[in-house]
This record gives sequence, C-alpha cells and structure tokens, in this order.
Amino acid sequence: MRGIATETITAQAFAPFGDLIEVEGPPDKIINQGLCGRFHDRAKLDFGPQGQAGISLFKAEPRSLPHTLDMLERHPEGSQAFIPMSLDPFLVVVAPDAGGAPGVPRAFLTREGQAVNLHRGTWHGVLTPLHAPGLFAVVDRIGATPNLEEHWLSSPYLIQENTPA
Ligand SMILES: NC(=O)N[C@@H](O)C(=O)O
Ligand code: NI
Repeated sequence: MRGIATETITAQAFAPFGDLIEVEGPPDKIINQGLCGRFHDRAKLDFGPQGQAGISLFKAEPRSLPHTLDMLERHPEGSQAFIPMSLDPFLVVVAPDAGGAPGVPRAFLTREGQAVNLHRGTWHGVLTPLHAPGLFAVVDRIGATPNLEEHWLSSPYLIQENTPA
C-alpha cells in the first residue's frame, strides 16, 4: 500500500488548499473593554451564488494512525470549515487536482486550538478526528444541490505518523 507521512500543518503549506485558522501573532483588534483579542476574518468563506452559509455540528468517530485513506471528496460549490470543539489535534488530508481527480495527497496534523477552512473544490479526506469526542462545528454551504464529488481510490494510501530520525 502506498504510504504518506504526516506533516505538521502551517499556513504556508496549507495555503494551496485552504486557510489555517489559529490565534497567531497579535490580535487584529482588542475588543470588549480590552478583555478580548479579535483575530479578525481569518478564512475565505465561499457559498456560491445559490448557497447560504450554514453552521452544523459533526460528531465523528475518532480514527487512529496508521490510517487507511481510500476516498477523497470535494465540494465544487462552496468552502468547508472544520472548527474543533475540543483542544485535540486532528488529521486533515488534502490533495491537488490532477485532471479532475485527486493528485498525491498530503496528510496534515493540526495542533490544539487550530481549525481549517477548505477552499471551494479542494480534494480532501472526510473529517478525521484522532481523539474523542470528535465534536466539530462545520461552516459550509447549504443549498439545494448535492455539492459533493467523491473519488474512491483504486489503491488506498496508508497514512503514518512521521517520526523524525
Ligand atoms: N459530507 C459531509 O457533510 N462531510 C464531508 O464533506 C466531510 O468533509 O467530512
Ligand atoms: Ni467535505
């Protein structure tokens, strides 16, 4: 089985696929009588001309590494943000488009307190928590069309935690 080593997510590495949402650097605004830092407008949301923004809650079964990846999907009509409601890292698998199918995937591990927003049309693995409770707020497109394209891999990948030498 083809292998993929995990990598720690950074805004730069993830930029071709989406936004890394995190408290990084000084706040953009200090609000609430100085008691809150606002890290303002940190993701490019996109719901298309016919869609609306929706907030859903996902409660997903935790997986463990090594993890077999056998399907990637994309949402051609909108972005999709995954905001953990716990401080646990989770696995974010994305891939470039290669002629209408996913190219070689990358497997990112988040750190506590980080969230991601997948840009419209980004190939990705489904939400993959690594710890219970697997509870996430999801901000994505609500609309009348399915907005989902799945690609089942003819040969799965095995995602393993990168262990630096
Ligand atoms: N299908 C659905 O609502 N969830 C997936 O899009 C996913 O990326 O987990
Ligand atoms: Ni999705």
